[in-house]
Amino acid sequence: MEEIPIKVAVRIRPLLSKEILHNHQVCVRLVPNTQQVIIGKDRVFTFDFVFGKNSTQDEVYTTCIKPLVVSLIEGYNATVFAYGQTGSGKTYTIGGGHIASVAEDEKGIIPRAIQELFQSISENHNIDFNVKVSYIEVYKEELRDLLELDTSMKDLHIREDEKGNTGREAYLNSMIY
Ligand SMILES: Nc1ncnc2c1ncn2[C@@H]1O[C@H](COP(=O)(O)OP(=O)(O)OP(=O)(O)O)[C@@H](O)[C@H]1O
Repeated sequence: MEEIPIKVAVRIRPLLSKEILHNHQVCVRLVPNTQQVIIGKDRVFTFDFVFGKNSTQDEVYTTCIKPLVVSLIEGYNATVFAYGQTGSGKTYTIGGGHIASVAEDEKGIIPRAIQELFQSISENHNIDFNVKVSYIEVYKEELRDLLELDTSMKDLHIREDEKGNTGREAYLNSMIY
């Protein structure tokens, strides 16, 4: 069977203190030794990876993301996309908090991937690497450049170039990243 290039991981986060205080109940659980979760009494869903409420940032990174960083260094493209309702743990998992205020083992995907990428670059003296970063918030159909906050939202567009690469185009400087 042909391998599908998209993998879906689901992570269950623990109840927060305020949720415990309000007597919220856990409604989703893992099926031991499978990649399945049960929602409610009997609705079973299967994913490529499942992580329970006690899963660590390291476990998530090592299982799902590290292989992508290795492929990236070999020249492949990779995208990691966090999806879920508000408060479900996207920012926590992806590691979007202020890096200085997060303990080493609490660091999420972004700081771990960047660390690994630059480690690899420093070990590969005979390869030329070119690293570019863009950091864009998409909220209610509007884009905001988080690295250039005074850029007008109206000046930002997502475009595809002739090679099919998607990037942020700023009319201000007409560069495609
Ligand atoms: N795996 C986890 N272990 C412990 N706490 C977690 C975990 N995932 C999320 N949390 C906590 O749950 C709360 C909500 O998480 P987070 O802010 O990451 O959600 P979000 O999906 O980014 O929400 P929003 O879409 O509203 O920005 C935070 O207080 C976060 O620290």
